Amino acid sequence: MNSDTELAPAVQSILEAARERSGGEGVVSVDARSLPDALADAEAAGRVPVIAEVKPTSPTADGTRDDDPVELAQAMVDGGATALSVLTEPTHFGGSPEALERIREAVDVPVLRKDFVLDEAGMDVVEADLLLLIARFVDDLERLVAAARERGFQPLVEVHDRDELETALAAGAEIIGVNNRDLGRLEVDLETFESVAPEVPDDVTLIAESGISSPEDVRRMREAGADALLVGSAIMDHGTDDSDVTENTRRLVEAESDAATETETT
Ligand SMILES: O=P(O)(O)OC[C@@H](O)[C@@H](O)c1c[nH]c2ccccc12
Repeated sequence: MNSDTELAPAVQSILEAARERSGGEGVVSVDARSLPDALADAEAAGRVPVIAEVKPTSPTADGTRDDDPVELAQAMVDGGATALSVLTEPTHFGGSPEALERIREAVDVPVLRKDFVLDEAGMDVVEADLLLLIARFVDDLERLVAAARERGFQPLVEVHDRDELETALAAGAEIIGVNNRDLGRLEVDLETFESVAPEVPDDVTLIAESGISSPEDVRRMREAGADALLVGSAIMDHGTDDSDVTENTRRLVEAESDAATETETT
């Protein structure tokens, strides 16, 4: 692992909590729903592939949403989400493995487990279709990518710059997310994706993560090469408990349809 010193205090505290959490008992074995298949279905149906994130709160959120996570997840699928991302981190994001388990039972789309998995034991907590591995935070990415696949997970490797992209590719990652949020200052810059995307080989499934809040942002990331978009805050809308999650999802999913573009430009 790289040194923690250049990380924001909130991120250091997240990592400390992750190191203290224990792994599961036994080894998880998953029969995963394919993300590439789900993305292809969305494209065929003329929908922007949006991975909507159930994130009750976060160190940068305006508040906390206490709604039932299963209801939120269903509302996202109703709005056309192609897949879901579910935070299972309990101390800073209000997530839980139980919420993910219940959501995965309730929906048909692929579900990503969003957490700070640092070792193999950390994988054996709950079944999910995809598992996040953050390049910056793990020592032996190649081994963890293989370990995730052995369990049936599709590993999604998160990177923030070109060096991390090289590490991810060398580790055999086939699904890569570029996080627009910098973990040092916790600031978002969509140029991050734009600078890394051209270096990503075509056969990799490429996801733009964080800071996507409008149909315009969606189009900008798609033009830069995103196969899918991972969106949390703009859909959860943490400040308001009764914000319409279905509608928030739909306006991003429809960002490339003619009607959506026309309404905005007129
Ligand atoms: O809420 P946003 O800006 O739409 O971002 C979603 C997602 O990318 C973000 O929650 C995230 C990206 N990488 C992570 C790693 C752990 C926890 C959370 C994240």
